[in-house]
Amino acid sequence: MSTATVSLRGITKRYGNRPAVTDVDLVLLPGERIALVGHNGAGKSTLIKLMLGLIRTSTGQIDVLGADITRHKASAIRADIGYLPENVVFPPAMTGRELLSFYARLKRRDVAQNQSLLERVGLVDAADQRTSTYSKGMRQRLGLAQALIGRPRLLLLDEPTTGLDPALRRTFYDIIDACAQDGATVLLSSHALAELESRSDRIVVMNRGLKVADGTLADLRALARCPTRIRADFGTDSTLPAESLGNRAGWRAVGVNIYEIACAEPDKMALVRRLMTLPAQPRDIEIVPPTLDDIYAHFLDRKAAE
Ligand SMILES: Nc1ncnc2c1ncn2[C@@H]1O[C@H](COP(=O)(O)OP(=O)(O)OP(=O)(O)O)[C@@H](O)[C@H]1O
Repeated sequence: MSTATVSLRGITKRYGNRPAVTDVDLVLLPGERIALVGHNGAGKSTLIKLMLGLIRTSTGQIDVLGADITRHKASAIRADIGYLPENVVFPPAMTGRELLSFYARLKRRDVAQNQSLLERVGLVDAADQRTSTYSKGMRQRLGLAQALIGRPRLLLLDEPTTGLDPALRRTFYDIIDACAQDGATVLLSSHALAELESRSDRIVVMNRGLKVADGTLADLRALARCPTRIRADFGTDSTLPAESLGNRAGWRAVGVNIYEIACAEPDKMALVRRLMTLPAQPRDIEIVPPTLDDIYAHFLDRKAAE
């Protein structure tokens, strides 16, 4: 069994009387890519700051990399953590290379490694320019390089891909995947749910300070029982008799001779088989499983209803 990189037990954090995070249990393992999702103010950044030892819990215990971060010297543990804050601000007069050297010295790491980090994030050509001349994407790349100093065993990335173009997002995720394959635990908070589907091993949903879901996408799909959509396209030259599709009960026209139905996952194949026995056969069938957005909405709605 692997030893947890992070273990949160009964964590509550209040600011004054207002809880930001309430009674959260969470265990993160080596090599896992965890997506931490939730609306604005759900408590994502608070959880990340608690793991970094930047703020203290009101109650509960946090072990990070084998030590209780509230009791041990947080700065010693932080040398093994890579952190990319939500809003990265760099001293404008420093160059990218100078900035990485500064952080490497803070973390007591070999400055010579920085060249390969600059190469990894594609910033070699701009390394000797001041950060004030950097675009948003370049600043995020420098922020990621900074977080990767010293091959951290835990990477905490707070909304790292916000505002990045699709190509740069892919690069980001490729680097993150490589870190996880290398055994690092990667926790990434985001609002960009769709892109996280294939890029995370586990999804933790926060809502108003409460952890409302935690599992693989398949786990959450099974729990949420969100419907799968089946879309059948009968082509413009075929005529579809009214009695086909069971008099179209439950089917919705979404185009010329294109119909869609929402069904429970276990009923999916029976429906597809029935479609294939119709006199007017569809020329195309599309099966759309629930997206992370659908599942996320389900967990938030359920909590609101309680
Ligand atoms: N320093 C602070 N003082 C008082 N309240 C705070 C402080 N930091 C956060 N909060 C409150 O705690 C709650 C959780 O905030 P947090 O920043 O953790 O949410 P988040 O999920 O990261 O949101 P976002 O997606 O907007 O970044 C919010 O209600 C916020 O107003």
